[in-house]
Amino acid sequence: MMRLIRGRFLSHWCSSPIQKYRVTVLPGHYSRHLSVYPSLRSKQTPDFSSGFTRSYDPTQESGRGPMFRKVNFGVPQFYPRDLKRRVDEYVVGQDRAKKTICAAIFNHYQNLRRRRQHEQEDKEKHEKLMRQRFARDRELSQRRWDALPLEVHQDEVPGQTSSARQASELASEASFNAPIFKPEEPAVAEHIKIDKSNILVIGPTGVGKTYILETLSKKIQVPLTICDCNSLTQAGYIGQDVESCIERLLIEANYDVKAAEHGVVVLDEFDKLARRETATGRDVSGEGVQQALLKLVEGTKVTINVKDNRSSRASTPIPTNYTASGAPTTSMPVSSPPGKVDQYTVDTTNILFVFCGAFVGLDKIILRRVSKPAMGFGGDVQSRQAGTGNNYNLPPETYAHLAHYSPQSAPSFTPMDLVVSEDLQRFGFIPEIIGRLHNICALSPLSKEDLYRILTEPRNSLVAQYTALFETYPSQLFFTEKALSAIAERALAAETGARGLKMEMERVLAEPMFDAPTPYVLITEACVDGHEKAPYWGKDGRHELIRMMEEEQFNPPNSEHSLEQLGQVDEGRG
Ligand SMILES: Nc1ncnc2c1ncn2[C@@H]1O[C@H](COP(=O)(O)OP(=O)(O)OP(=O)(O)O)[C@@H](O)[C@H]1O
Repeated sequence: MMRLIRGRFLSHWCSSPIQKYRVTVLPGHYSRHLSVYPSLRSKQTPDFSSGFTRSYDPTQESGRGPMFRKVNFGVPQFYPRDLKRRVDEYVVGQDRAKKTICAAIFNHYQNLRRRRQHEQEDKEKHEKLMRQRFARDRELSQRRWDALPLEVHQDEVPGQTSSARQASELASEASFNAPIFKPEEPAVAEHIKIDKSNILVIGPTGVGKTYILETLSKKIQVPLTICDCNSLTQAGYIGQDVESCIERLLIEANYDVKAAEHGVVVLDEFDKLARRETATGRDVSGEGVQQALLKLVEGTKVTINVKDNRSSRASTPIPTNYTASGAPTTSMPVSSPPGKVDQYTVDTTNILFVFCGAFVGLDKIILRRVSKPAMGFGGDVQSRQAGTGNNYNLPPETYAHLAHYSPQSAPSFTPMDLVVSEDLQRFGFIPEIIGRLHNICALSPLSKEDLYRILTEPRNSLVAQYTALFETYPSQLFFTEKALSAIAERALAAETGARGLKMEMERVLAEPMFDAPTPYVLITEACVDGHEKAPYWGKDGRHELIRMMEEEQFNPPNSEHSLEQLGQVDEGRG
């Protein structure tokens, strides 16, 4: 009696998964099943692809480890402006690049959403067709049975071959008379296929090319991997093959092949693949890699072998997927005993490729092209005093035909914005790979104001980072506004973008870090310039600190370290 109650309770509680996935839950065995699929307890998991919650699907459980499980890959419910707003919290400036990248990533995932919808529709149509066929078969057998004379019904005892033969004769006659079955709709409809749009991101070093993508990857919850092109070589040579970036994407997707097939691969330092003259005449880490990338970017099937040493893997049932037409998919790992190799096949057709690079020297190639005398402003090209890695100014009207141009945004445009495929060919790229870069966006060098903002504004700003670090000593770290301005100025002169800020901070804070713990530390302009040592005080040095801050007119608006706050912090601690 007790077992019966448990069994009834379970079939009601887990009705959805049982019906959908034919999970047989026998009375008395439910606890074992629930430990295999613990999420059955919660019944539903969020599904970003539809915007609704969906039933837990055990067949999607293709990951390799509980610590590295991501089932929620899907389309974000964000429009490009929402994505940009998120990126704005971390990345300062670069508005045009942010807009282009956010819109491109959004479009990529709208396509993914569309494809998933179509797959779902195809699946439903296929199921409908199967149901109709099943109903037809059942009806036919019923008709055959009804067509038999009454004595055959009564004689229907196993072993009576005469009546069985008679029945089959009658059945074939009945099936001959049956109406011909026609499916209402074709099993799989034709859909318009929207091709992906790969992106090329150009900009001087340390201006946020990779940082924008890293920040986006956290928001979109899709597998995104950043690979360094420096280590890539042509197949057969020492170094990594281009397929290694797909392997990394697969790892990022927790070995979920379907998720990886819609992921994003960022190829950083792409400019290092430019053609070079070599003594042997073979450029295996430049043009050779470009050639190898062609198929990968266009769409090919990459086979990845993964050695599996886990013993539990052998006992875990591997789910089988089928396409709408009923054929098994090739993208499932081949089952193997522990210690053997799992094989994954990833189709790269729908993987979005983002190429990033500083392209040092490309601006000169562009300038040489645009400043021909026929263009009328050859003489106007000036050397730029302030700016990192990109030292030329062109008249604002040169950029007037570009997207996102406005007279207010004109100063942020650089010759890199004028890049065309001809320039990239001159730089050392083959036309075939350039043809696969559909979207080119340039980042501008960071100005002194941008660098100052990077120090203080983003969520993870350097000032916030070092203040938090000093609090662990424990020490309270303060900067005057002029000191921050001096740090930004020195970083600008270093021409290494925002990376220069970190270098400056380390230099300025080296001594206070060594002398820790000191209750109050103040960084002044003279400290940054190297004229004075950073002053620090003991617990009773608060008034001296405030006096010195006032001397340097420290009180940046909205600063976390304003005088009022200093008072609050001290009151709180006291
Ligand atoms: N616009 C920015 N806003 C905030 N922080 C930035 C910005 N640009 C760069 N940074 C900081 O500088 C670091 C380096 O930036 P990033 O990795 O994006 O450089 P990059 O443009 O890809 O340069 P490289 O071509 O040398 O790789 C980031 O981790 C970030 O902390």
